[in-house]
Amino acid sequence: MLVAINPYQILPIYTHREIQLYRNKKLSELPPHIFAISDNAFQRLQRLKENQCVVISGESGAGKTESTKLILQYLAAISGKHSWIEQQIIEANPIMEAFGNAKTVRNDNSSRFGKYIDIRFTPEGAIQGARLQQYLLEKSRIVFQSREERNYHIFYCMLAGLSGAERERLQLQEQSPSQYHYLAQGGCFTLPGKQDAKDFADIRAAMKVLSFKPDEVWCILSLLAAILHLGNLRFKATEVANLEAAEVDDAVNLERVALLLGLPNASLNAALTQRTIFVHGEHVVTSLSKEAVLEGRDAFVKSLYDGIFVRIVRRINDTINKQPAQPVNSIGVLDIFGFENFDNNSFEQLCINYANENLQQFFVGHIFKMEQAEYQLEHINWQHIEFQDNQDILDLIAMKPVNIMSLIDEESKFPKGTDSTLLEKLHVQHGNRSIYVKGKTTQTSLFGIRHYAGVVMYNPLGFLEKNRDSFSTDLRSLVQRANNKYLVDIFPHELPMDTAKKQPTLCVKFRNSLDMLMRTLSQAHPYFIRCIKPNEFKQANDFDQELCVRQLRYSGMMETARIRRAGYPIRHVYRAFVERYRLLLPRTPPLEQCDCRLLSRQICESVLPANADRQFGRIKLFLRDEDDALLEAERSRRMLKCIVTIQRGFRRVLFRRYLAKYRQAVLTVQRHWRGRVQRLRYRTMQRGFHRLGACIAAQQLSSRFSMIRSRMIKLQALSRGYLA
Ligand SMILES: Nc1ncnc2c1ncn2[C@@H]1O[C@H](COP(=O)(O)OP(=O)(O)OP(=O)(O)O)[C@@H](O)[C@H]1O
Repeated sequence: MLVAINPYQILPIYTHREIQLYRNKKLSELPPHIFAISDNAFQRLQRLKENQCVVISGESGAGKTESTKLILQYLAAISGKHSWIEQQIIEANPIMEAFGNAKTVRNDNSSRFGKYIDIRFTPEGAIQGARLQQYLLEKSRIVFQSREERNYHIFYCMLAGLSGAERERLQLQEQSPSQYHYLAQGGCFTLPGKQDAKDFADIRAAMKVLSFKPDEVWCILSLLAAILHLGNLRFKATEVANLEAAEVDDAVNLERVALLLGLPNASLNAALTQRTIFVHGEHVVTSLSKEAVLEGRDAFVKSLYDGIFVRIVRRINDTINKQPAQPVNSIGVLDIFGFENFDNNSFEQLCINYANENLQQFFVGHIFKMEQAEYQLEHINWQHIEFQDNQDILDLIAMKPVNIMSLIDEESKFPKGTDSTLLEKLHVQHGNRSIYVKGKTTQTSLFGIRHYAGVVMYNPLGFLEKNRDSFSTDLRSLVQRANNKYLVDIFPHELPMDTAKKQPTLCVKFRNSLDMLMRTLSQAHPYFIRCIKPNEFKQANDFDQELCVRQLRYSGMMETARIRRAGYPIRHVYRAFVERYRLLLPRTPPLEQCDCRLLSRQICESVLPANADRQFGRIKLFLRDEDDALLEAERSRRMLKCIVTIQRGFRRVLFRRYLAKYRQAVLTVQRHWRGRVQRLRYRTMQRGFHRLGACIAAQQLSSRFSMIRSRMIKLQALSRGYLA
């Protein structure tokens, strides 16, 4: 587990030097660092061939997204192939951030969705592919922003970065975001240090890298432009047969929207202002009030943008999620919204906090429950550590029968269900439970939950509508016939009008995706990164102690520190331990004949200090981090010694072989020389010894040969000496 405090400044600690420094190190060898966690996960993946996951949590602005990027940067660097797929995975990030991040009061680049990115590695350790999963994009932001907040970055980037001709085609004559209702409500248009036009060029380049086709990109831009024009569309309240009604009071924008969505003007007009209901087997058309029309338009826009986002993620996955030829292991990184408690908490906060309860349970389960259960099972000496188990909160929200989510679901489907009937039912069902809080006299319309991180009061207003997660069936069936192919793809299932209610609710969809995530996490070896926000003002060198302690407390860090100090993070099955460390003893019998428990004890006694804290369980040995580091260091030292000895012996053998060959060569040369001398002598004798000159010449030659011969003999002797 790593506690990472956001420095709110660029520190020179993420360079190539640090990547090299933390490569192949043990966790406790160097000061804590996000690269140490990343490297350890990678080492485990390679050594044990098991999946790893890193769960990053913390409040908005605490540094989760930056931490995720640093992990990806490290993994890409050490996998070291600089392959195209690596580039594609990295380039997915600017696209996701453009469509899913926005400026909030807490964070100028706040991720308004959760994400899990699973990076797969080949057995050799190269990145093979990746898969992205997104959770619960904040939809309300598309139609409304609070003061000092912005809509999703992509809108501002698009307006700043499109060419004049492109803006003309999209009918975005106004370049300033202040001219678009959906972008203007927060009163914030530019951000210090952010260059929207440049970012737009980067987003387009990234889309190219991820194989988005030009017409696909154009369809997306057309839909974004249509959203902006829809936001500007004006309606007028009227009356039809003494009933409230509304009509479009803005032919220009209606035409723009119709053109960009590829729909006939008149049909769009009707679908926006009327509703067809199914009564006694007949379709009846009714007019909508202006208020209902605006609500219907916003609901459509929210679903449309969410659909674009989902489709972009799917498109990215089509490119980066290459099916491996053989089973491979992965490292997953979860960057998910932290716990939320605002002045007004709605359905989104309930979902987000439920996700955090799940992660807390995963954490508690891993750190406390499983660990202490194992100590018990192994019969080691252990003083039980108390911890806060949040299982009953999970039960209340979504696990046990008649839980809060199932009540919301039931009420959403019930035709007469309203937010206040929901509140009544919640009170009746759970009112007497200690973790459920009824609003006090000033908050009678609220209900609360005692979460692991504190009490949160929820306002049920709008819960049912948000949970239904749908928009007008008239609009839905109309867009099915649109000319914009991308739009048709976003809403693929043409549901008959009377079955629209059967669409899964948001509760169901969110729970399903969360269940899947928890299953994936539970099959991997986890690491936890707790991001801490140092102050509320995004300031460097400003450490608000109270704020930090609060974050540490509710994330269970105090209990974690206690269990980490008292517990045994390293455990080995005896046989595996002996296999790894037997070389630390001078002589050991073959593994099959060993009493592995006894031998493990002997190894520990010979290497670790006498007072080292270790425990011998039934089948496992339990060690502290520092003792494990000692064992590893000693093992590395012995291995190095062995390698040097082997190398020396090997060199000697090589030298012998070399000398033997050399000797052979000398003998061959000698043999040839001797033959030649004999032949020369013989020929000289043949030509007549009586010729004195010839005789002298022969003698000179002979003495030269003798000299060469004696040198050869000396060489031979030398080589014999070496051999000896
Ligand atoms: N390690 C870091 N080094 C330098 N600055 C950082 C670091 N981590 C975070 N920051 C700064 O803090 C800002 C917020 O961080 P980040 O977006 O990662 O928060 P978050 O926890 O993902 O928030 P949210 O939940 O709102 O998405 C960043 O834009 C950056 O300016």
